[in-house]
Amino acid sequence: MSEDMLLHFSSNSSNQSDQSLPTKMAKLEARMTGKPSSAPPPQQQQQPVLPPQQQQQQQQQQQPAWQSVSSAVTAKFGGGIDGLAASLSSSDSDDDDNGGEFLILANTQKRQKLKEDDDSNVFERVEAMGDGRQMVVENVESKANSDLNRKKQGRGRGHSVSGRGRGSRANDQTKSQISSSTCSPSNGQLENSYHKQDGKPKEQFWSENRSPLEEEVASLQAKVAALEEELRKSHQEATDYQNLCRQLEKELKDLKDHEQQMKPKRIKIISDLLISVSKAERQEARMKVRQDSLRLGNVGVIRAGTVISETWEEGQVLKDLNTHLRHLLEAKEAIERQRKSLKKRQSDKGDTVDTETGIQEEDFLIQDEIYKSRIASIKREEEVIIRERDRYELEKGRLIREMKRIRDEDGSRFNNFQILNHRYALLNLLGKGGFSEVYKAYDLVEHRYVACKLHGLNAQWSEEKKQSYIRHAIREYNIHKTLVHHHIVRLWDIFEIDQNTFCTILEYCSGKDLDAVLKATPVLPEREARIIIVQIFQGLVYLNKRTQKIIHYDLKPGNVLFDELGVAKVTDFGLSKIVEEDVGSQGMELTSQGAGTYWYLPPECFELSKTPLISSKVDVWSAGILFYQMLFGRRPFGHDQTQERILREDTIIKARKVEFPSRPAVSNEAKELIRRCLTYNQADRPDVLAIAQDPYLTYSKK
Ligand SMILES: Nc1ncnc2c1ncn2[C@@H]1O[C@H](COP(=O)(O)OP(=O)(O)OP(=O)(O)O)[C@@H](O)[C@H]1O
Repeated sequence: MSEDMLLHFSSNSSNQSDQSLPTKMAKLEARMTGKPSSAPPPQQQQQPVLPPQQQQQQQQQQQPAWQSVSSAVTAKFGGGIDGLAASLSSSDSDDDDNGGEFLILANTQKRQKLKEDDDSNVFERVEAMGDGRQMVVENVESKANSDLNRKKQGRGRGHSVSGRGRGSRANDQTKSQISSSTCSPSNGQLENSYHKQDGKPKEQFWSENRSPLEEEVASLQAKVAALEEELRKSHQEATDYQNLCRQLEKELKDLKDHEQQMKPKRIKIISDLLISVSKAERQEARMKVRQDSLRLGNVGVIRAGTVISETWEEGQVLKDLNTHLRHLLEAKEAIERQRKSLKKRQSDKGDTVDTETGIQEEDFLIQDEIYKSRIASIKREEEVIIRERDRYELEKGRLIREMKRIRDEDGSRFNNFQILNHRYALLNLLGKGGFSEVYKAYDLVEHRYVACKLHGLNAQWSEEKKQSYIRHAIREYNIHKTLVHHHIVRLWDIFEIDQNTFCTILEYCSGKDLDAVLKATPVLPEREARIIIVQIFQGLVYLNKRTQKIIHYDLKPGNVLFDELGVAKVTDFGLSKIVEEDVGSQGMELTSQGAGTYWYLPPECFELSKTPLISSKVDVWSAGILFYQMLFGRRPFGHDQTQERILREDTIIKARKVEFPSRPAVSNEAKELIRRCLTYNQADRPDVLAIAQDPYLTYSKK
């Protein structure tokens, strides 16, 4: 394009020299830019060379829409017709990086060329055109600016790029129309000038002498038109988007309304399904209990006068086993009797042959050997039967617990599948503690199973006792709710049900608790026991690394639960203590002496002469007892004693040294850990963080 223009200028400049040419050029440029005609000579107009970064920035700002012309103009000369003139000359060069200096130079050369051109008519025409085109360029600039603003607003939308493409295509398409439509000069001066000069019809003149500059201007106008079209389309698009947006908003609202309407229905369907499953489970549980009762036994009623009491009646399997054992015992006793009489006869006869029976000495020996062998065989049989009976006894224990659970469930006022707090669908009873019932439940909001612990205040309690219980439960909740650890049961929620009942929502642990595990299999392999105690210690370490340290104080098998993957979790913070920051190294005062389960509490908790000081070392002792029990099937101190007897006989106060049975075989490392945990003197016993470093617990080699 600029080459054309250069040609145009050159062709019109027949080598005549005219001294006024530079002045005219300056005038022309001044008019086109709207500057005063006393424009400085070309070398003074030289713009400062912008650093490449600034140039690029400028280019980026000016880039869209009228890129082909304006980018060159504005980027290199800051816009205006000065820039246009410069671009005419600069575009001779393909190298955009030459910068303003080179372009100004080129411009100067061109002017030099023009200097030699003496055809003043041409300049008049150009001048006239310049006047007219200045308006067009201004128009282009203002359109381009508005386009630029629009692009800025809609930046990032892909269609701005394609818009540019469309613009240049439109440019090509409209080029042919331009001369007749957009280039039809409104500027009478321009029209007259052409008319006067050539004396030809206007259309002919336009078609024959259409200058490249005019074509350029026409092309720009076409671009402007294309941009305007694009703008119009964008407006249309924006309106369409707004409409679409409104439509989507409405659809969303409808969906939400629908969702709101469907919610109760969905909840109803889910809870109905859960109820059907739970009912089936209840039925199955009761059927199993009935079947097992036949084998293992049942609760019978004994009436003694007016007193009715319950008693356990053995089931058929246990009856048969006992009968079998009795028969074996009888057989054993009969053989023993025979043996005795044989021995007697042997001693009576001395060395002679038994005259009555004719039995020789050797015969006595053989007969005795037969009896001995038979007795040994009966004993072996007895052992098998006893093992079998023990297994059935364990089954019987599980059956009795299940019977109790079913009885508690049947007697519970929450057994009718209520939905608590509008979100917890109560299912089946998991178990009943001292003051609470724990139900499996389904959280209809979070869509997960939870354990609902229903704390019932006894209506017969005094108001003071009720208040104390509530205070206690709130304290437990406040401690427990802040605990978030893999080996601590989560506490999710708490709410009141009625004046005498409130509920805590706990993470549901679908596995058994450790108490149930140990009742089913009293001795665990060391490997299994070890990983359980490791997890318990990890939970305890968490409790002791918090800013507000916590002593659990009630670690026992019933307070260790397992989830469906067998992960052990510590629960029940009902007796736990917050260790105040200012507590001394000896520990804090034990204010609830007498609470807890005595088999698992350390000697300092039984101190009567002064208020005991306790620390996390209480939990270390309890964990040691737990580990011992898992390995040996019994507790090390007072295993067969009742709580009351432990207290009466000072069993734990006397528990100075732990003894290990010879069987089952247990590693020395395990025994050493137990010894450390059960260190009698509290001051010498390691605390939770210290014992947690034991290589046995960290699985590291010593
Ligand atoms: N989060 C839980 N997930 C699954 N089962 C649980 C959960 N919490 C408690 N249970 C079960 O519910 C039953 C009753 O628990 P609860 O804590 O009330 O009894 P407890 O510890 O025997 O009594 P107490 O706390 O009064 O000494 C137990 O069998 C226990 O295993």
